Amino acid sequence: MRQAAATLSRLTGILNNFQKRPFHSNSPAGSPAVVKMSFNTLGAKEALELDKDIMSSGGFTLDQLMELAGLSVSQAVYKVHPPSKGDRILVFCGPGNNGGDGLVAARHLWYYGYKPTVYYPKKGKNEFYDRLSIQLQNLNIPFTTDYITALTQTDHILDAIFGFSFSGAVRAPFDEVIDAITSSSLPVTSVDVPSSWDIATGPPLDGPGKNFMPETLVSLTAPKPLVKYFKGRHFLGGRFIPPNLEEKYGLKLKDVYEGIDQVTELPN
Ligand SMILES: NC(=O)C1=CN([C@@H]2O[C@H](COP(=O)(O)OP(=O)(O)OC[C@H]3O[C@@H](n4cnc5c(N)ncnc54)[C@H](OP(=O)(O)O)[C@@H]3O)[C@@H](O)[C@H]2O)[C@H](O)CC1
Ligand SMILES: [K+]
Repeated sequence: MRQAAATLSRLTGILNNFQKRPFHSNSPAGSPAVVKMSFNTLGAKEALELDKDIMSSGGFTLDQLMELAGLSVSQAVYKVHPPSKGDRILVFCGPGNNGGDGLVAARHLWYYGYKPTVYYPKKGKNEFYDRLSIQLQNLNIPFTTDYITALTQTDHILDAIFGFSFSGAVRAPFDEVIDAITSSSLPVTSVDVPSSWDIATGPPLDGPGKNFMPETLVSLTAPKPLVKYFKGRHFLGGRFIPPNLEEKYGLKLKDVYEGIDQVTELPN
């Protein structure tokens, strides 16, 4: 009883903390518009600025933030798909920091008892991507180039291909990768944004990503505007924003997380 009251009070807190802005979902013409709650979101520019602030005035390094982001993602995966429900996870990593979050998550998932396989076709330029890759190799986590076969040998997928710096139409090789992930119908957890979705306008109207709807999304730091098009389970992670930056970006996240959790599930 006490736990139910605490949960209710926490959810009320979340709703009060975030801006309440009703909007109409993209329901077909003629059908009743679904009014959903939306949260205070960060556009691509603001998210990038916040990242810079955390690293300058906040005193963090990028690999520290990436470690915490990847840890959050691994916890969300565990909550939705514990290894007892299938321990094989195929981790798709892109060339930017979103891909780095995926590499970190793969390491944590291995320690939780999963069997990750990594597809990482275009390595990021920063030297810490090399270090993250070595950490995975030391755990004998396989890197594959044959994602088509790997998709037939996995229970679920972690999408760490693109984050908030994605723009335009998906370029090779990721166009075919997104199509293959979508066609597989496997459950997908997306890191920060569903890869191929525009940060503001969501899924593309045509081409790769048109029918891509991950089962789970882990928004990092704050949801991005595209969440209004997302229909699955939605988590928030990235528990590292100091109060002065929470205030600057209107985030008020202090009471959102519970106990030692690095993620919290948001009402959708
Ligand atoms: N604040 C936090 O919580 C933290 C978030 N993190 C994660 O970082 C990403 C943002 O990382 P960033 O490196 O800025 O960008 P992306 O990972 O989104 O990748 C950008 C690269 O993707 C390529 N790209 C962009 N558009 C396309 C396209 N249309 N087709 C193909 N490829 C594309 C491009 O690479 P090129 O080599 O092709 O130029 C971009 O460089 C954020 O979302 C979080 O997941 C951090 O971990 C820190 C903490
Ligand atoms: K992603």
